[in-house]
Amino acid sequence: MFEIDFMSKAASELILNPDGSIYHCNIRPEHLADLVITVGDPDRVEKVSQYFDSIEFQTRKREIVTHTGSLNGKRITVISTGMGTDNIDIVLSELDAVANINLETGELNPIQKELQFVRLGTSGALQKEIPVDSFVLSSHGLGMDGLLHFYEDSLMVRDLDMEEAFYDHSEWDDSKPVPYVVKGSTDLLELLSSDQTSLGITATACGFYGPQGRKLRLVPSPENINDVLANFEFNGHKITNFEMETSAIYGLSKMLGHEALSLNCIVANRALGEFSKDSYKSIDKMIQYALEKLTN
Ligand SMILES: O=P(O)(O)O[C@H]1O[C@H](CO)[C@@H](O)[C@H]1O
Ligand SMILES: O=c1cc[nH]c(=O)[nH]1
Repeated sequence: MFEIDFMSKAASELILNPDGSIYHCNIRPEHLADLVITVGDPDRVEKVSQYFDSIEFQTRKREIVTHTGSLNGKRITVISTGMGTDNIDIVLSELDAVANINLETGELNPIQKELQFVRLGTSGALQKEIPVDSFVLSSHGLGMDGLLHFYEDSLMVRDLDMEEAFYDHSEWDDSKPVPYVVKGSTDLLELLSSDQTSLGITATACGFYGPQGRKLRLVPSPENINDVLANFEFNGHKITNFEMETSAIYGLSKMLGHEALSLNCIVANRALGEFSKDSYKSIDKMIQYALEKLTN
């Protein structure tokens, strides 16, 4: 892994609340489990923690809701990130700081913790064959959001060969952020895969409408982005679905030495123009599926 240069931090850099908790997430080290489930929707946090045997800690600030508890003897933190990779930058950076920096001195802890991040999200499928209400695991995140380019180590975690192939295939417009690709955790992938999941590259967009090819009043550019993504293939990998967080979770986790994997419930099929008739029921099935795999 890479050397991360953590010096003592200025009060404007590592920001703490009066109770010693970290600025946005509102948590102290004793509140964070090594297994972290991230969800976009703050209301989804209790949909996950309702299945815990016990809940030891709860907090909320803005859209970031956190519950920590245990299930089948396994300690888990579930946290909402809100929508988009800008929020992922905040949540992942702060959780890593809580795990690996002494918040009182600002110095790196002598032993670095490796966290496991599992995103339980919702997503739109690009191919007709991926039905609504099914579950897709993300082998890779393809970021069209630009976040990773603001970190010096990003080149070391990116799949540059796949990026180049996608850049050429898409005839990428250079006025947009350069797409980046990061692979997810193979260990978590093995743990969460079954005949109930399919696998694909997940495209992470910087918006829900234009960046995902949706047209209400404004025309997206390029107008055919969904076809461009759906038709890409590299070493047997296809881009299967759209959402708004995975690429940044994968990139930041890998640079910081953590494991990460996304499991998404398909609520929309963009090729067929369909939306799930009961997405909450399918999301609940995904939550129960993931908790069973992660704690048994
Ligand atoms: O359901 P969540 O986890 O929020 O995920 C998806 O849903 C939101 C858009 O509706 C975006 O955050 C997207 O990534
Ligand atoms: O189409 C979809 C569905 C859920 N979330 C997204 O970002 N896109």
